[in-house]
This record gives sequence, structure tokens and C-alpha cells, in this order.
Amino acid sequence: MAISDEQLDRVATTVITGFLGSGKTTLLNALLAHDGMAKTAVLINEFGEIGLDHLLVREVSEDVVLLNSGCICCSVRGDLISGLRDLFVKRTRGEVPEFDRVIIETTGLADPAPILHTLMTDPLLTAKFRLDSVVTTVDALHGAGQLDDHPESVKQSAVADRILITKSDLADAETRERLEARLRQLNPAAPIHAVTMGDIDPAKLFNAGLYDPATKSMDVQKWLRDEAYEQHGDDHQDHHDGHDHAHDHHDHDHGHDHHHHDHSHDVNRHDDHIRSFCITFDEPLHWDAFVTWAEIFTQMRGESLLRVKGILNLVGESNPVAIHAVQHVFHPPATLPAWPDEDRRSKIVFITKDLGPQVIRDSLYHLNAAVSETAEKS
Ligand SMILES: Nc1nc2c(ncn2[C@@H]2O[C@H](COP(=O)(O)OP(=O)(O)OP(=O)(O)O)[C@@H](O)[C@H]2O)c(=O)[nH]1
Repeated sequence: MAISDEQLDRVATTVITGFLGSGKTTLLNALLAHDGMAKTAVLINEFGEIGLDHLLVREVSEDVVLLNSGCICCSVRGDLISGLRDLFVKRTRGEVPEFDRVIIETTGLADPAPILHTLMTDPLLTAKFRLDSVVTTVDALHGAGQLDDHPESVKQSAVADRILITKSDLADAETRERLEARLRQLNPAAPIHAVTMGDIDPAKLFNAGLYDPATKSMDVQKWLRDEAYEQHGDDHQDHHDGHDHAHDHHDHDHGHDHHHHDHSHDVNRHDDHIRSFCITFDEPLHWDAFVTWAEIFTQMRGESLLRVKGILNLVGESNPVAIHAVQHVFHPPATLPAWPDEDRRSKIVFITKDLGPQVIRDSLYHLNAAVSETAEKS
């Protein structure tokens, strides 16, 4: 699937997030030492104990600006808007060296959502920068405890495109494997790598976006990874009792539920709120139905939609349309030049908090049926 040069010209942007002390700066330093990384601009919150010896580093202060809705989880980062705009203007004027990649390192307690919103909504930034990947570092030794105690740590792993288990020299294989299984449950599609002192091939962390500059094409399969998720089709035969069956482990900690298979040895309360699934629709969707659904869910349940990606088969459109949302914010939809394969179903993958597949599937299904009926009558 070829794409235009304009799309490729946008600067690939990676966000490195992860809990306090989980090895973000160590990773960044190790990455920047690779030959191919010289033309990388770096935005960090502060110069920490580990200095960064790199030409293009600038400090930004965590300056959060609320969007109109006034809700903290759909805020954008004013510091990043000015930092990235400034970088771009200076590059154009030749005041800073050429760069072909930007890495943003967040503070350990940062919610990554406002950063992603910034990259998805600011008109100048979306024209010049494209979100390539969210990389999350998780401490091999302390990661499990941080997931237990800090919901932001759970969120950082749930929204990741790539997860690194850092300081793998400090934890035994069993501890690492247990942590990996827990992270896999939180985020089934993100590749997980164990690293020591940030030692990893940068190629494993980058080019996770829809556009692959190496092949100059769109790699929908690599971006969506829908096969990694629990599948929920649009056939309405299997769920008449009003409950979601699969992965429904919300009651496991209540002690009285001895019949369920017990996942609770490594699934705690915060993890328990996170769900991941793929919803597929065999019939083409009406764009109006999808937009209505998106408006309702982003307004009413936006905080629950941690990450949503999808490819839609729309009535009256021969080409697929890619959609991407983080909480209350939808990225502008992109019409793709062609279908990646023979499969023409719409597929939407979700990582959610306290929101199961059934209500999403049913509401979209019924809205679509209603729009279809209206269209047939007119
Ligand atoms: N043994 C070992 N120590 C590591 C490894 N990676 C990082 N560290 C150490 O862990 C400490 C924290 O690492 P940083 O890279 O500063 O972590 P950070 O996530 O940037 O920290 P904050 O910015 O404070 O949130 C430092 O003392 C690092 O030297 C590793 O793989 N093995």
C-alpha cells in the first residue's frame, strides 16, 4: 500500500513513558548512542541525575492545558505544543540541525494520554509530526508493586505500543516471567522485551505506527495486531444473558466465587479494571452510525477508552478508513489507499477501563441497523 511523501515527511515521534526510576533516561541514553539515532531531537522534562550527552535535547516543563471540556484526562500539553513548534520552526530556519525523529520522555508519574492528545489534535503538530510509538518501561523488580499501587503505572502499560521490562539483570527469571504475563494480560498486542541498561536495537521500538517509512507503505496488520485480542464478532447468538463472558475476572477477588478459574494470584484490583478485545463487524458500517457511536462513547465513557484503533469498512466507500482514539479524543480518520488483504470486515481493537465488549458491540450494531433502516426507507 503506497502512501504519499507528505505523510512520510512528517517527523516520527515516540513517547517514552514509565514509572519513576524505571529506566527511561538510561534507555534514552543507550538508544541515542546507536549510529542511526544522531538525527533525533529529544524533549525531556528535566535533566535528571543521568545527563544526556546529545546535540538536540531540550527541556520542557509539564504545562497541562485543559481542552474545552475541562476534563483532566482530555487535556493537552502546552509545553509540548510550543516545544515541538519551536523545534520545527528552528529546523526550517537552519537554527538547529536536521532531525528525522523526535523522542519525548515523560516524567514517571505522567499520564501519557495528554501527550498523545497533543500529538493527535494540534493542527500544526498533526501536519508536521506523526505519533509513531509509545514505549513503556517497567522495572523488572519493582514493576509488579508499582502496578499494584499506582493506577498511572497500569495506564502507562495499557496504552503502550512496546513494553520494556528494564533492569532485567536485577530480577530472577520467574519474577520477570510473572511480570511479563501480567503485562501481556493488560496489553495483549504490544511486544514485550527484557533489557539491561537500555540495551536494545532501536528498530524494535520504532515504526509501530500505521506508516512504515522503511517500506514506504502502510502496514495495517502490524499497527492493529487484532489477532492478539480476544475476538467479539457481530453475531448476536452468544450473549443473550446480558453478561460478558470472556476474561470477565472482575469477581475473582471476592473469595466466594470458587467455580471460576483463579487468575487472582497475579491479577490485582487495578489490572482487573483493564479490558482488551477486538470487535469485528461483517456488514459494512454507516459512517453516520460510527460517528454517533463515537460521540456518545467519547462523551460519556471517554475516560474508559484508553486506546482504540480500527479499520472500518464503510457503506459507499471502497477503501478502508483507519480510526484511532485515546480517551475523549479521536484522531482525524484516514482513508487508506487499499485493503491490506481479502478480509473486508471492520475491526476495532479496544483497551478499556471498566468497559466490556458487549455494550460497545451492541450499541454500534444497533445504531448501524437503525441508520440502515432509515437509509432503506428514504
Ligand atoms: N542494574 C541496573 N540498573 C539500571 C538499569 N536501568 C536503569 N538502572 C538504574 O536505575 C536508576 C534509575 O534509572 P533512570 O534511567 O534514571 O530511570 P528514569 O525512569 O529515567 O527515572 P525518573 O526520570 O526519575 O523517573 C539509575 O540509577 C539507573 O542507573 C538496568 O538495566 N540495570
